[in-house]
Amino acid sequence: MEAPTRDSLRFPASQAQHIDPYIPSPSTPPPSNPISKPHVTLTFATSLDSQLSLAPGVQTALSGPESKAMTHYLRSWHDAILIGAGTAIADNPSLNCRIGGVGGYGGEGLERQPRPVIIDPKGRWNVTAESKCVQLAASGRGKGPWIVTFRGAFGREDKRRKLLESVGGAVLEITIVLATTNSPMPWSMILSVLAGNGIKSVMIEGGGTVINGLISPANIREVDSVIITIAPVWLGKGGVQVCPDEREQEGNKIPIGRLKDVKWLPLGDDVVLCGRPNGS
Ligand SMILES: NC(=O)C1=CN([C@@H]2O[C@H](COP(=O)(O)OP(=O)(O)OC[C@H]3O[C@@H](n4cnc5c(N)ncnc54)[C@H](O)[C@@H]3O)[C@@H](O)[C@H]2O)C=CC1
Ligand SMILES: Nc1nc(O)c(N)c(N[C@@H]2O[C@H](COP(=O)(O)O)[C@@H](O)[C@H]2O)n1
Repeated sequence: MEAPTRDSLRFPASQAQHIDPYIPSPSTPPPSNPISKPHVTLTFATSLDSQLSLAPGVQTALSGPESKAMTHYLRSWHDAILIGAGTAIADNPSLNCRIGGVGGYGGEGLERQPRPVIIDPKGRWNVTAESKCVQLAASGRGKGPWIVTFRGAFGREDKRRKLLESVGGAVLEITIVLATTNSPMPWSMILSVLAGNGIKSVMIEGGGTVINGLISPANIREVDSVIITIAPVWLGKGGVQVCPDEREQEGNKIPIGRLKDVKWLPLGDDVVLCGRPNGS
């Protein structure tokens, strides 16, 4: 095995043991049978005022080095890593795993590299050969991205489709009749498309629209575990906020839900909150 490259990260076993119960890891081998839904880990970094970034379309580094290494440890144990088109456009993310020993970073081939998945129903993400995740796939340091979209958003001859296929990626099309062209894709359907393509676990990173959609009363049951990095910073109004729609019962406002099996893990200046939505 080659030595890890200079940009590879480390996440010590003494810290990993606290995270392992919440993710598909060596202690919980993936199911061997076909499944209808992957294990879903919802994971993101937030400020003290519950924001993901300073403003829409802006990337904001919130995680410190220790919690960033934790995120890459999560990436090493999930089959896929999912974001919305807004994040793909704002961040030009790498979406690979840069933990030492994992494929492309001292490991063999693409072993334990997650599949990047971008939800882009209208084909907004202008993915090119310069996009970081495409470059990483082309150089064997990440898997080719999949775009999940509505049938027809990417034409047969769309050069983005050919580009993705040239680096091992794909356009996965969903055919569904929705109330309006702006209606969200049902999360159950997105997850079943991933399961149908062999994905047994997915970590969902964001951004705001994706997270708020998933933690809404209609979808929270799809989430198996939650791992949130809280950074000791206030960003101020106007950022991308994590705050789902409110929930009412018999005319009274009630909480959306509460986490169970909660663990708080200090990592550097940050604290990482692990839990499972009640009911999952
Ligand atoms: N701090 C953190 O951990 C993270 C921060 N971010 C930040 O979040 C911001 C981006 O957030 P947003 O603008 O809210 O974008 P987003 O990444 O949530 O993408 C929104 C878009 O994704 C698609 N989408 C999402 N859910 C869908 C569904 N159910 N059906 C159909 N399409 C769906 C739609 O095209 C929608 O416009 C950026 O500033 C980024 O830097 C993003 C990820 C993690
Ligand atoms: N864990 C975490 N901490 C932050 O401070 C962040 N801004 C994010 N953002 C997410 O990570 C993606 C960037 O990943 P690469 O380093 O480019 O692989 C970004 O697109 C968000 O999904 N995450």
